[in-house]
Amino acid sequence: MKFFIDTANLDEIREAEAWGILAGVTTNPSLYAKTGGKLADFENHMAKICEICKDIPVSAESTAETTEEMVAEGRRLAAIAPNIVVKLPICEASLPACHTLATEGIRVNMTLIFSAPQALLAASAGARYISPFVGRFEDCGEDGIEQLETVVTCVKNYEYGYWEQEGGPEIITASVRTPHHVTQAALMGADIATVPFAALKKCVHHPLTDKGLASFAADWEKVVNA
Ligand SMILES: O=C[C@H](O)COP(=O)(O)O
Repeated sequence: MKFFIDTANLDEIREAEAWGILAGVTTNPSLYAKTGGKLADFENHMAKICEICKDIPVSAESTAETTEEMVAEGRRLAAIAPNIVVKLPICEASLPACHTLATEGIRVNMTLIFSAPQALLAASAGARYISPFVGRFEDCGEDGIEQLETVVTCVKNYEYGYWEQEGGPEIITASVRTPHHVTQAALMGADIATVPFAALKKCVHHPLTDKGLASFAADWEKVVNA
């Protein structure tokens, strides 16, 4: 499974990139708002992310509401850098926008996916990536992992004729909150997990690893002082 980072914070992206594990970046309007960024700086900020992550996909989300505006914004975003992926929320307006952008060779990440039919529609419209949300489903008392597994199974049953030559459409496990979400996504063969930096750090650590490190260091101190 590939790790993406779910953030627009440049320091977090730089640090995760330095770990050598990063296969992509996803952002959304809320994550950009968290950086304190202004509307006029949005495209420049996305360009900075693409500068840090030159060879991996960087999702920049459209906030347009009509198909025409989504296509226009999608083209503008895609022109920022070759690795930009246009993120569109699943809705009636975004399906034709996704289809148009896909036929122009522009990659779309269809987001806010909460059901298998939504995912199948996104794939049929030419989405390169499909992002089912796990955590937000669980916030409503639903089984986010079961929903993710249904999406993975349904989407992988078919070919869609757009991105198969580069392994698409790929499923991005989104709204990830815990290392357990990552394990569950990998167990079912989800292609990608996009993980916020705090949760990514939790994936590195384990209490027994930390305990083991402390005891090795203490024992090595004895060797040094012997
Ligand atoms: O945009 C996609 C994010 O993965 C959503 O994550 P969140 O539910 O933690 O805001």
